[in-house]
Amino acid sequence: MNTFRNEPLLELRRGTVRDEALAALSALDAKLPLDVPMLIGEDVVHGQVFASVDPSAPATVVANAHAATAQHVADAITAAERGQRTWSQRPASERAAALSRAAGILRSRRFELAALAVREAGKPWAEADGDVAEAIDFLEYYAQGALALDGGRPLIQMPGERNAMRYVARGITGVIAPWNFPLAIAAGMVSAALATGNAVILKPAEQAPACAKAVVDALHAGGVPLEALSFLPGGDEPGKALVADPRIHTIVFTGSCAAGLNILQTANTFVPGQRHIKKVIAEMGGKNAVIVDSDADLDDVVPGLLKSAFAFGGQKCSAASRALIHKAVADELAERLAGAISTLRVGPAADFATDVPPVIDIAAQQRIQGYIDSAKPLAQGDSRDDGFYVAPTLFQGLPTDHKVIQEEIFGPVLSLETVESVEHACELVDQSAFALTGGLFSRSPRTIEYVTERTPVGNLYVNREITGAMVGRQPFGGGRLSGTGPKAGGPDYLLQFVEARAVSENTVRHGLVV
Ligand SMILES: NC(=O)c1ccc[n+]([C@@H]2O[C@H](COP(=O)([O-])OP(=O)(O)OC[C@H]3O[C@@H](n4cnc5c(N)ncnc54)[C@H](O)[C@@H]3O)[C@@H](O)[C@H]2O)c1
Ligand SMILES: N[C@@H](CCC=O)C(=O)O
Repeated sequence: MNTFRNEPLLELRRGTVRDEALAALSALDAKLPLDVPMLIGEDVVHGQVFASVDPSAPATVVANAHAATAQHVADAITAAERGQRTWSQRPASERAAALSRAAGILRSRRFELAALAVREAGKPWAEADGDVAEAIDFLEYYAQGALALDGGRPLIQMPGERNAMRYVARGITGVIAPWNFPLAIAAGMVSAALATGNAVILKPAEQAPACAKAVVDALHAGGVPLEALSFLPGGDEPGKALVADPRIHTIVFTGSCAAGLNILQTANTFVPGQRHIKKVIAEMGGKNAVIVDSDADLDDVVPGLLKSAFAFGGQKCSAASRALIHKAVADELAERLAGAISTLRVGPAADFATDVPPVIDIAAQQRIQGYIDSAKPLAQGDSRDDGFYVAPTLFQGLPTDHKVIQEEIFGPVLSLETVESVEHACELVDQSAFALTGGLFSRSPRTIEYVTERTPVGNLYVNREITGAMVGRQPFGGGRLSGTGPKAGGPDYLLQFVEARAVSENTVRHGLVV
């Protein structure tokens, strides 16, 4: 029986909860910088060190991580060959129990891990806590899902014949994670592979290795054997080596479209010695639009759009970056949003009052600023110069082919476009190469049905913000160039990590057929 329930979020408005959060932050600060070595099978391995820094105070080094080379990748895959043999033989119930114990460990370290995400990924408290809660959800949800999958699927039975189908692990799995959900997305991809009996090598994002290491530590402490889960911090060099190795069966990637396409190309290139076709599970970027119809309640639209576009500085693949507004309400909504953007509090992630934190690093800051400088804003919020800050920015009326309209910016930038009708808005959405999330504000059931039919996005949200998919409730992920569509946190996700084997037995004795 499925007993999964989403992990409740912390009540961050309560003084006692805030006190506990700040105490966790002080305790963490006293330990900085953290040391984040590689874990290769049974070995703790050191290498050349690189730093992750606090985006709100870049002089603060959060972690010194040890960078994996191509040789470390090869060593980790050799360890995973052993891990694959033992872990895949463990009963599904044992694997699920290990994941569930790891979830319990994350639960018990709730504040400490949220504090780490505040410092290392620049996530404001509510976002950081959501990241911890989602990591717990993924572990519990996939643990239960793997148990359900273990029974196989019913097949048609005929007299004299017994048919069965069961699922087996695909093989060694390379997980390549992004920095923006450094706990949840790493935990989700790793735990899905482990739950289904695959040995895993995790290559976290270079901006947030300490968060990913905390997930790995919890899984080991929960009972996942060391050789079944290795950990290789570093940039794209170890990532590329992982993808290219012929011994890898599955690559699970979440990140940008460019990196995803490169991974797909490498994985599809046959390497001598390879005895299987590699599978790539890719969740990539978006260019997400919210349609606002003439009958929309603008009192809902304004906070819904602000949250969708500017929470966590727009650094979610699900974030809104286009608003397609019916001409009847375009001027009023533009005026209200232009006023509202100046009320957003831009500040350090650790400040409970912050709406818009800094972006992750100087490269992101410069890239986003490049987009902002390419056109004249309608309105901008505040900025600061003591971190990687970018002023939240609104554009209006840019030509459809402008790069601000077409490309994923992954920052606090929202473009307003006036449309003739909802049909016109749907055409614009359909012209995009991305199809991740989308939104609609409308009070008309017929319009809601029409947009549901016509928009190609993987996750459509109606009369609400378009971020914050919950495990088990909004299976997440898109199509087109947004990804291969496995739907993380959904009932089909684990099928990506297994192969089906069918056995058909003749139950009538030979020679005695009557
Ligand atoms: N669809 C989703 O569920 C989802 C979720 C989170 C983030 N994202 C996307 O991720 C991007 C932001 O994250 P990011 O900046 O960490 O992305 P990124 O593509 O720069 O990096 C992601 C990971 O891939 C590694 N990598 C980069 N190039 C590689 C290559 N050629 N081969 C192997 N590994 C490689 C990086 O080191 C990192 O670990 C945005 O585009 C965002 O939309 C998508
Ligand atoms: N699953 C997250 C987005 C993950 C990408 O950054 C959401 O639904 O907001």
